[in-house]
Amino acid sequence: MLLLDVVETSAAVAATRSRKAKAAAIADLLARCGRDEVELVAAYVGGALRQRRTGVGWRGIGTLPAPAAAPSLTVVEVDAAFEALAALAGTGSQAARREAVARLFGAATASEQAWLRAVVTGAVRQGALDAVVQEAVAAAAGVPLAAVRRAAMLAGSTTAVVATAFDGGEEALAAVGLEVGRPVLPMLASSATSVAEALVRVGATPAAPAAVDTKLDGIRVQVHRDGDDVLVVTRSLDDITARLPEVVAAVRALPARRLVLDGEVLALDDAGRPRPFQETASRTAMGEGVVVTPFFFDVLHLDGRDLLDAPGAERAAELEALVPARHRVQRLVTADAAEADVFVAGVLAAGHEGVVVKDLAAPYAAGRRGAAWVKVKPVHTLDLVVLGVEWGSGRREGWLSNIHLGARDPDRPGAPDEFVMLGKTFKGMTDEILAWQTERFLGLETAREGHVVRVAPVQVVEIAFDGVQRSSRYPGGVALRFARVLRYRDDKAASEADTLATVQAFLA
Ligand SMILES: Nc1ncnc2c1ncn2[C@@H]1O[C@H](COP(=O)(O)OP(=O)(O)OP(=O)(O)O)[C@@H](O)[C@H]1O
Repeated sequence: MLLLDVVETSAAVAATRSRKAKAAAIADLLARCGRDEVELVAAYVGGALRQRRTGVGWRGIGTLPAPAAAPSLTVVEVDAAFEALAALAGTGSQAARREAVARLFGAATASEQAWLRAVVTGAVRQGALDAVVQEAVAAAAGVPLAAVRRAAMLAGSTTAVVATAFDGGEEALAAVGLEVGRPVLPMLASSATSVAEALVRVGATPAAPAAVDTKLDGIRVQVHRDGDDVLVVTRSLDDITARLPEVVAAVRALPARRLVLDGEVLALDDAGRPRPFQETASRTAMGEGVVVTPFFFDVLHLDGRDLLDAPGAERAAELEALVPARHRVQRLVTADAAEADVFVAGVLAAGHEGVVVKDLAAPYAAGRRGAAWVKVKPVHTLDLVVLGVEWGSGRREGWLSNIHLGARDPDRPGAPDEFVMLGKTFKGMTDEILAWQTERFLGLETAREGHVVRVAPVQVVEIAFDGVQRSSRYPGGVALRFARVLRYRDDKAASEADTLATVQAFLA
């Protein structure tokens, strides 16, 4: 199959607002593929490469060779080119890399070049499309959508189960299970405004109490151990094993040889209080000697036994027997709101974010934001998408500084994929953040208007704010008071950002 077929289908998918039409276009494309191409094409049409890292950044594709006049590149050739680039990435051979990039882009037509540039910089919108690709795979392979979804969550991605769906059908999809060493999508939490409400939502009663977990503001980690091999991945399943030797050591010290754990890593100060998130997140800080500690709150596999479908109470008992208290998240089991409130006060006083209330009868729902886990945070933050950024002045001359913040607006009739601007902020940015965002946003640039650089709406930023007020300045009719940057969220797709409705709810 030609890359152009994928590019044209991607354009058709972007041009229609109808989810049905999008899925039909992708299903048609998949039906036209060879069996050895379906996996690749499903990844490409979803805006992703098969290679997690290619070593090609926006700098490498700043100036491109002239486009080819006629299309000739096949998807298999493109994949081979990225595979070769990924292999070069570690070797530091700049010239070889430049040459390989020039060869690939030189063989691409103008529209193919634009598409390649967008996937390489991550500027193609992902996430929202993933669900549509799953629908398309189900339709083209003639299997139930639910079977595709379940297998994708356990295999860590839709792409990973496409060939299974086409070759083995429903039965093969049903046989996809948890595998030690292959990350599963993590279970997510819904949210409530009080612990009492959360306890009701998970159905806690004195006979069937719920778990009230300390909510740590660190980095989500999923750990796989197979003998001496340990793999540590983030919420978005990126491999961060090499950055977390402390976690590897702690896991190797556990008595089980094969296991999968879910938890959070956190940097602590000498008094055992959590340090600011930036220090947990920053690779440099870790290099400079900040020690991070893993805290686990779930176990999904233990020495040959899959625990995904076991009730929370059983998983908790296994976790307690396996992991020493110093590496476990603190938990209270109760159905009593007053008792839970006292626990929450202690958690907040210790410098943590809040709690996650969990239904102890529920299984581990990989990849889903179910009702079984409910988070309660007294301090609210929003995950917004950067729509544009302005060149700084004075001390910030030469840096991209003031960012334009947008919320998703899936309810807007006629334009469900649009983002609505809520305001701007240049507060809360460290020099490190300024340097990082200048490079990042130049790579996402789509247009320039005076001192404003417009960017593809893909980068999620977590924003703290003091309140929401009505405002006619922006199209959403609301503006944020004292918005400030807490951190960039590379583990979240724009499709997971907060919605205008969520922001408007703060008006009350
Ligand atoms: N004890 C815990 N149990 C479950 N999750 C926890 C716990 N402590 C911290 N977390 C973290 O809390 C996250 C959910 O809360 P929050 O909304 O603050 O984070 P988020 O990443 O912005 O949202 P989400 O992950 O729900 O999309 C989980 O993804 C996990 O990383």
